[in-house]
Amino acid sequence: MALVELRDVVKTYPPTTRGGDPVVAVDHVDLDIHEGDVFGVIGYSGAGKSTLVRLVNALEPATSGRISIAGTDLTTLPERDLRRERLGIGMIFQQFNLFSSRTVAGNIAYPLHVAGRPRAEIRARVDELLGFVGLADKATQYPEQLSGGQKQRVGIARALATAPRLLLADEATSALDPETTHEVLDLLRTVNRDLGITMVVITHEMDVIQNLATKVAVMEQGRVIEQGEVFEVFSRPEHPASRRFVSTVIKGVPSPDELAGLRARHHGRIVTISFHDGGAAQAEVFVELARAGIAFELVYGGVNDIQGRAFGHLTLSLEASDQVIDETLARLRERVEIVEAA
Ligand SMILES: Nc1ncnc2c1ncn2[C@@H]1O[C@H](COP(=O)(O)OP(=O)(O)OP(=O)(O)O)[C@@H](O)[C@H]1O
Repeated sequence: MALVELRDVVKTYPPTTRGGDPVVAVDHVDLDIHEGDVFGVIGYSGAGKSTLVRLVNALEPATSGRISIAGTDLTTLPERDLRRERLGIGMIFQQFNLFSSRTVAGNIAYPLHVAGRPRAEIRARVDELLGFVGLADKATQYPEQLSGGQKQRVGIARALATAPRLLLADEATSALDPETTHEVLDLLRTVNRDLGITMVVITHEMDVIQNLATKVAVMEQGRVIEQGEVFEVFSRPEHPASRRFVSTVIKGVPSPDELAGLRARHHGRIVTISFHDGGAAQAEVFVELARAGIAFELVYGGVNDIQGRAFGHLTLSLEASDQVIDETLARLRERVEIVEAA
């Protein structure tokens, strides 16, 4: 059984203009998030990612469908029981959402006070968490005295205070510079691996998916249009919309503007070849092109590394007769994916 199960979940909001249509923020979504997963949710702004997380956190009720966590259906629980369920879910935010009037220790202690834990237990737990996130020397400081990365560490410690099974992160590194992002991602990886906490990570940043997520779902207009292992979805996106999204974040695929530039500068036929895992196929392609007498020039390309597995795209300008190129591409298409620029 999945830790988090969404079945046919819909969330609509009232129309934003008089006489307008309701806004369908989440549209018939099915998801299974298993214990130990770091489940990335990606998509353009307005795709419904944040709404989805608010539903999982039971901060808002779904319009229809079923959301269950460890077998408990949130959609039928009374508010009193929902409060208990929320203690099992930690949440971190883009803008950290710390209390500026409380010290670092006070922020981390807050959910434990709300849960009514004894003072001695709270003190011991806060000390433990301060050590875990590397801020043991900052206990008495206030958020404004901290850097962005340190603030997010406090946010993570606070989210972990009640020992949740599930941690939800909504654009948790989007306000941080690249170096700090990597430090926070390292910490989140430790949270997942060493504490065994399942995570749902909403992001528009490739870095986060590449370095942290194990599974990924792509959302568009409220729907999950594609989901699976990160490597599979990023190296072979199937849905046209996820291809579009993936091509904006991975290296090596020319944008429509770049393609227009390539076409203007090169006389040959422009093709983009996709390679997965390893260089053998690349060498075969070059040998085959040369053997067919096709003159080729590498005009664009890049290689992506996702958790130790590589995939890449090379764009070539090919010059030979159309017939020779067509026959050669047909042979190569049995082994690699080739897209020709229109
Ligand atoms: N409280 C609300 N009332 C009305 N419409 C809302 C509300 N919250 C979200 N929406 C609408 O639902 C849709 C999905 O929004 P949501 O914030 O979930 O998307 P998102 O993918 O998280 O985008 P972003 O990355 O910009 O946060 C949008 O059309 C948004 O305008």
